[in-house]
Amino acid sequence: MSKLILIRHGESLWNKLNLFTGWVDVPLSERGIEEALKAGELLKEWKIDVVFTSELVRAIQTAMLVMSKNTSGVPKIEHENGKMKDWGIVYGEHGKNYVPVYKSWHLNERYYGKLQGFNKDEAKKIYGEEQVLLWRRSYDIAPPGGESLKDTAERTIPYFKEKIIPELEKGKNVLVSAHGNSLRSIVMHIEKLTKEQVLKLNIPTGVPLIYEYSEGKLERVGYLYEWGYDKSLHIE
Ligand SMILES: O=C(O)[C@H](O)COP(=O)(O)O
Repeated sequence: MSKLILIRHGESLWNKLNLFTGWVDVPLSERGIEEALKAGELLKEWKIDVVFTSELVRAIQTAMLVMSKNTSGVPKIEHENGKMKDWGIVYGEHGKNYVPVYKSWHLNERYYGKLQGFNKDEAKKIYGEEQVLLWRRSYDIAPPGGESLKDTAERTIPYFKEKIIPELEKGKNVLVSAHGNSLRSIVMHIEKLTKEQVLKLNIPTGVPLIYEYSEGKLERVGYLYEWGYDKSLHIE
């Protein structure tokens, strides 16, 4: 039985400032680094065969900090094109002894459009709590000039089906390091959540969410904490 480990990046410098971030490429805060290292500690002994991250540095940092604690092998970013691909080839025996890391914009955070850079509380004052909640948590209402969760799913789900599921089918344990809303779209798909349920789905930063894959099905094990599993998604 293979395992799917989903992780939302640790707190970023803009999460800390309470700013809409989306595709703005800001790194982890010190607390975010600690969260990622803590997750790595919990997953230390787990065999991780392949890693997928978004193209944004906060998710890449999180994946790398988790892997820095892991005993499965050295993570190596597999660049797709040109010299980054050709000149990154390893010729010695260590050419086989690594954990491949694939980066893709398909896993990037929801594009927050005109809200990027705005303070979330300021936005509530200007547009009202209800409107801001709809932009942030609804399924098909897009923030101004940005992506709804439905739009986000149109790029995350094909990638999930075409790149991530085949690795699970091969019996590999997969780590996916991504974002609040790109992961909400993936969890919505896996769990077949309704629009009403996804409105309440919030994924905490830096906490591994574990699924087991067998015979084409993904079963939730739960969020992994030091004390054990929280089996609930807390959407009721
Ligand atoms: O892009 C952002 O601002 C955050 O990563 C997620 O935003 P949210 O809390 O509105 O889902």
